[in-house]
Amino acid sequence: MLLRNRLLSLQFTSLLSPSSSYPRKTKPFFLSFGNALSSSARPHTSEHVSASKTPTGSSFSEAAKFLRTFMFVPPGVDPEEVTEDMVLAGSNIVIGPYAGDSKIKEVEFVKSSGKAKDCPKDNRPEFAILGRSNVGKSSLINALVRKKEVALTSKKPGKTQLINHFLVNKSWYIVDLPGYGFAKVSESARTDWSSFTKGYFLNRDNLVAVLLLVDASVPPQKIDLDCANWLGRNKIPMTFVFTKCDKMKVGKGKRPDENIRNFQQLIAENFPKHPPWIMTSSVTGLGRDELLLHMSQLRNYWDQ
Ligand SMILES: Nc1nc2c(ncn2[C@@H]2O[C@H](COP(=O)(O)OP(=O)(O)OP(=O)(O)O)[C@@H](O)[C@H]2O)c(=O)[nH]1
Ligand SMILES: [Mg+2]
Repeated sequence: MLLRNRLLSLQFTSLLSPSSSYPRKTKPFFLSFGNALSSSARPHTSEHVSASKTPTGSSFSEAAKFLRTFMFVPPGVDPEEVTEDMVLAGSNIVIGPYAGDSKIKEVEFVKSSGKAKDCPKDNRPEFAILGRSNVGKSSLINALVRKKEVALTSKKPGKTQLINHFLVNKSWYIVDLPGYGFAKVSESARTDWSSFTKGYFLNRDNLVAVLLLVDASVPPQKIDLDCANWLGRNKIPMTFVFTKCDKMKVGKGKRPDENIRNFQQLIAENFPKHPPWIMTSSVTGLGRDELLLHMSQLRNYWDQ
């Protein structure tokens, strides 16, 4: 319970305090946010948001509002001291003094569990990878650990059916979970899934954070929003990891950055403080090192 409370303070109260005012020496962060999206998700365009496009006189107050609402400022960082180079590319995540040791030297598969109570009991910190079937959970794990087949992937949804623990550097876990929202799974199997996975989230004291994967190549899905809201209601710390950001839409459909913005807007309706989010691609490696750095600062803070 103590650990869960620590995590909560990390997730929710470490964000900018409502009273902080915009420091004149730092640059407006909504600009770096705009550029992060345009430079990483839209590599073929030179379109950037520039200060000159900001309505005169409103940039400081707009930026202050943006910082307070949208940036994830970790423990140990004074919001007033945040500068643009402290924000990870393609994310809203500020890097602080707890970041470090993000290199993965070794990874080993430990076990598959059918129930939360069968999971490893050694209390090492762990990150759970959650998301819709086929969103790219197993692929992300393979990309993070730089091994092709550590976690089994498939074009068919529903490949991962158990809770799979991978031990990294003999010190922390990445956990591959079954996907939700796979329509072809029978109603009873879906119910089982949700009770066993919910049991895992509610009882896992060593859970540092859930990485909630959201497919950036499709418009926001209700089931992802429901899942985020459920985690929020149950005060489980989460980071949104947008996947498949390499998939550039041509012709019909929206680009990943547009889908991500739409998703953020819907999330903002239910979350007074925006959780951390980051753009990734398991194909190009986009966001890999940045996500590992973010995980290191969460883990190192949790370890204190
Ligand atoms: N273009 C692209 N395709 C991806 C990416 N990540 C995953 N995929 C593809 O998406 C499909 C599903 O990937 P998985 O990693 O098996 O998805 P999962 O979330 O583990 O699926 P379940 O275990 O069934 O819940 C595979 O065909 C992957 O190659 C990505 O970043 N970009
Ligand atoms: Mg899988």
